[in-house]
Formats: sequence, C-alpha cells, structure tokens
Amino acid sequence: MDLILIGFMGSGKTTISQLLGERLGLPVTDLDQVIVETAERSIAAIFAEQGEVGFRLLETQALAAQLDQPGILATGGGVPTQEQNRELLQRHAAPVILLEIAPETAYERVKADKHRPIAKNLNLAELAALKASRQAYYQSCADLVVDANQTPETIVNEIIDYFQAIN
Ligand SMILES: Nc1ncnc2c1ncn2[C@@H]1O[C@H](COP(=O)(O)OP(=O)(O)OP(=O)(O)O)[C@@H](O)[C@H]1O
Ligand SMILES: O=C(O)C1=C[C@@H](O)[C@@H](O)[C@H](O)C1
Ligand SMILES: [Mg+2]
Repeated sequence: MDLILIGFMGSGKTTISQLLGERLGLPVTDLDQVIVETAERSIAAIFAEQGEVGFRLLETQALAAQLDQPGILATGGGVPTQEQNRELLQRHAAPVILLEIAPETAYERVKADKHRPIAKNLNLAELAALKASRQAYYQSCADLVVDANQTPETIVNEIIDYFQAIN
C-alpha cells in the first residue's frame, strides 16, 4: 500500500479514500469490503455468527493480505485495537493517516446506519467512551493526524500535501 487510513467509525476513512484515489490516480481498497467479499457475508452476519473475535481474525488475515497491494487502504474502525494489526501497520512502509473525529460528529454520522454492529447499540456517551478506550491505539499507529471534522476537500488536500512532501 502507498497510504493507509485509520480512525474511529464515521471518521470518513471510506469516503476520504475514494476521493484520494481519484485525486492521486491510485487504486482504493476498503478492508471492510474485502472481508465481506471474502466471507461472502455482511459484517453484521459475521458478528452474529462468529462474534467479534471471529470478525477480528478475518480482519487481520485481510489486512496482512492487502498490505503488499498498491494504492490506498481504508481500514475498519477497529483495526488498531488488535496488537497483531498494530505490528503489521508499524512494520509496513506506507504512511498511516489517522482521521481524528469528535465523538459527537462520529455519532451524528453513524447513528442512522444499521450496518455497524458495534455502533448501532451505543448512545453518544457509550460511543465516546469506546473511542476514548481506543485512542492510544490509534495514536500509536499514526504517522500523521488529520482533523476529520473538516470538509472532505480540506481533509484530502491536507493528506495530499503530506503525501507529496514525503514522496
Ligand atoms: N468530512 C466529512 N464531512 C461530512 N460528512 C462526512 C465526512 N466524511 C464522511 N462523511 C459521512 O459520514 C458517514 C461515515 O463515513 P465513512 O463511511 O466514510 O466512515 P468510515 O470511517 O469509513 O466508517 P467505518 O469505520 O464504520 O468504516 C458517511 O455518510 C459519509 O458520507
Ligand atoms: O470500529 C469497529 O470496531 C468497526 C468498524 C467498522 O469499520 C467495521 O470494521 C466493524 O463494524 C467494526
Ligand atoms: Mg469505512
């Protein structure tokens, strides 16, 4: 991979990766989508049938398999919570960009979407607590932190400035 996006649910990893792909002319891979295509089941179905532990195993396998592919990788929101995933991200040469989002903004963005099995049962306070419990993991993987409460265009411009400065 040339660029990897991490961040909490609703921070915009999927959205921003698509825009970056268009601007940089690079292929885009969404790890959640890879898992769904490989397992031939939705994320909600994987959680229901195999639990979060089963989902995390598939996620680590997918991450390891994708890292050697070219382009931009949008990870799932829980990727940095797993030690093996953090090691994979830290060992890989591609810059890791953390999209940093306020819990209130994340909540507003994901509350109507029932496809996220973890978020769909949480109120704002619980979502904020989950994010706080993960924050050190996100930070420990990040080469650059971008304020994801801004417009998509501003976020993309900041990431492209960084990407061009290091390449
Ligand atoms: N910068 C932004 N400004 C306004 N809305 C945004 C922005 N980024 C994303 N959104 C919207 O927020 C919602 C969640 O975005 P997205 O699916 O890209 O997040 P994600 O980080 O990939 O989440 P997940 O970790 O669950 O995969 C979408 O409806 C998207 O259109
Ligand atoms: O933050 C999380 O734990 C998750 C985020 C999504 O991208 C999916 O990977 C799944 O819904 C779990
Ligand atoms: Mg996503």
